Amino acid sequence: MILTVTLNPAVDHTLTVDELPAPDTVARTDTAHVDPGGKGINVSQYLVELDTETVATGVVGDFLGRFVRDSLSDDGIPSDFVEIEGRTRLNTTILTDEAEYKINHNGPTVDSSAIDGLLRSIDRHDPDTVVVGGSLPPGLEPDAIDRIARESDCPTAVDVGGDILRELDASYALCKPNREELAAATGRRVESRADCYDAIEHLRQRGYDRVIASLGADGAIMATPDERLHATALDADVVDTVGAGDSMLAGVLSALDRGATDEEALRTGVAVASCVVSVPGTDVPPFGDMTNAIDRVSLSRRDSSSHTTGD
Ligand SMILES: Nc1ncnc2c1ncn2[C@@H]1O[C@H](COP(=O)(O)OP(=O)(O)OP(=O)(O)O)[C@@H](O)[C@H]1O
Ligand SMILES: O=P(O)(O)OC[C@@]1(O)O[C@H](CO)[C@@H](O)[C@@H]1O
Repeated sequence: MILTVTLNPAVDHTLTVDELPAPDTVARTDTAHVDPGGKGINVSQYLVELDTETVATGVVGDFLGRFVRDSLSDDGIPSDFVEIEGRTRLNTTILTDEAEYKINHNGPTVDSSAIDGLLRSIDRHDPDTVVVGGSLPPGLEPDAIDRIARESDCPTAVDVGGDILRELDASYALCKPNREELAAATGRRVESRADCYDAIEHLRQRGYDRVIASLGADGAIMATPDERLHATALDADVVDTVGAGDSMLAGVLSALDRGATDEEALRTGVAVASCVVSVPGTDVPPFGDMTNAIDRVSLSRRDSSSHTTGD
């Protein structure tokens, strides 16, 4: 079972307008979605749709926290949250014909004692893998994630910002940076694919056993102790990319949980993400039979003796 930890959950509010309002004017819309969110929670939602056993944990509070808890329960997503006094945040995405705007609140202040409650919850569920996803709320530092990794009795994966990746120092089974996070985590320029491979290798040497770098429309790279693979993204009618990375991680973890090879896991992640970019916000589309999409993901293997330029 895959247990997710979201230290800073959110209610995701997604609004669609023709264009952003001019200053001091009001835009009106008929199209608004409200979804429970935060990266770990999203991973759990996608895992359930992929028929993989999961429990979503994290820290929630007040009426927006209740919304997260109740929505997950209504959607059949098992959860076990620690309740705090502060209020779970509201994150806003505005979609126009031209662009996607996202404003994330920093979240409520969380005392480090919340981690004790989370560790008890992890212990109760006895997972095979723990996934920590998303930002840290005020009051928590990266060492809270290191503590979860060290004190959970199973491998830990992280999908956190580059500034946090840079500071973690426990051992991690997997991390999933995007291009900007790779650059922030390593302090390197990450533009070409060769830059990505270099930065990924740097992270692997820092204690991340598998690194999966999601590169938006350029697909994704997976590096393990044995191989380095690049998968191209599938063509998709993109509505927005909110949740794309989370769904890719869910696809990879779900496949690895079934005993798939790294290659199949990467293909699955990319195929799942291509479905998710075609729906608004963090809506969970029906994945159905993914075999066809998984087969269409084209993959190339990088020779371990390759130079660090070109590619
Ligand atoms: N324009 C696109 N077309 C097709 N697939 C895409 C596109 N953008 C993203 N994807 C798919 O989604 C995956 C994850 O995207 P991305 O790298 O943008 O994640 P992310 O930055 O972590 O996203 P988020 O933080 O919003 O969840 C990519 O590896 C790719 O497979
Ligand atoms: O502020 P964070 O924790 O970095 O990211 C939170 C968030 O943007 O990530 C998810 C999409 O990946 C959304 O559900 C949520 O609003």
